[in-house]
Amino acid sequence: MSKFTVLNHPLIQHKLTIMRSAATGTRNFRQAANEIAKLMVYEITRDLPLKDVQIETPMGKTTQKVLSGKKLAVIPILRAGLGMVDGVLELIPAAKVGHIGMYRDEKTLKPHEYFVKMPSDIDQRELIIVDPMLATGGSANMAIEALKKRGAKHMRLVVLVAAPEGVKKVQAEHPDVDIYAAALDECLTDNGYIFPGLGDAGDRLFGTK
Ligand SMILES: O=P(O)(O)OC[C@H]1O[C@H](OP(=O)(O)OP(=O)(O)O)[C@H](O)[C@@H]1O
Ligand SMILES: O=c1cc[nH]c(=O)[nH]1
Ligand SMILES: [Mg+2]
Repeated sequence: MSKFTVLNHPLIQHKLTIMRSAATGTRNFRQAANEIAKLMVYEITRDLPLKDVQIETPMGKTTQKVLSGKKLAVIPILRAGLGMVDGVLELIPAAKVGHIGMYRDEKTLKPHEYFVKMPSDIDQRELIIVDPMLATGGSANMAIEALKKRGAKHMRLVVLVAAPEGVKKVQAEHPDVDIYAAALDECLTDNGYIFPGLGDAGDRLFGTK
C-alpha cells in the first residue's frame, strides 16, 4: 500500500483557508495555489540524493554537496493542475513539464483524457503529478495509468485537497504511487464535489464560472 501524507505546515493550512473561502477572487486563489505547491514540493524533496563536489570558496578548497542529478518532471493534470506548476518550478527550475488533459463528465463523474504530451524520457524520471483536487480518484487513476503505459516507473501524486474516497481508490489501483495532500477533507457531495473543499478548482483558477 502506498503512503498517504498530509503536509499540514501552518503556512500551508493558512493559505489553503484563503483558497477555500468563497470570498477569495481569482488572483489570490491562483497565488495561494502556487505558494502551497511550492511549500509542498519543499517538503517532499527532503529525500533527494546529494553528491560531493570539490569547489573553491574565496577562502580555499572544500568538499560540499550538490543534488546528484536525479531527473525530475512535473506533470500537471489539466486544467487545474496548471495552477500548481509555477510554484513547483520556482524550486526545481530545471524540471521538465509533461501535460495530461483530463476532464470529468459532470453527470457520470467519469474522467476523459483529451491531451497527453510528455518528455521523451519519462521512463528515467521521477514524476511529480500535480492536481489541486483528488475527489473520486478517477482522473488521477487514469492519468497514472496513461503515464505507466508510456513507461513511467516512479511517480508521486501531489494534491491540495483530497477526499477519503479518492485516496482509497488511488491506493487500491496504484499501490506504488505515494500521495501527498495539503488536507484530507470529510467526504464527497452527491454531485462528486469535495466537502468542505474549495469548489471547482479549474473554474476558480481561470475565472471560467
Ligand atoms: O477525482 P475526480 O473525481 O476525478 O475529480 C478530480 C478532477 O476534477 C477536476 O478537474 P475537472 O474535470 O473539473 O477539469 P478542469 O481541471 O479542466 O476544471 C480536478 O482538477 C481533478 O482533475
Ligand atoms: O471538489 C471538487 C471535485 C472535483 N473537482 C474540483 O475542482 N472540485
Ligand atoms: Mg474543473
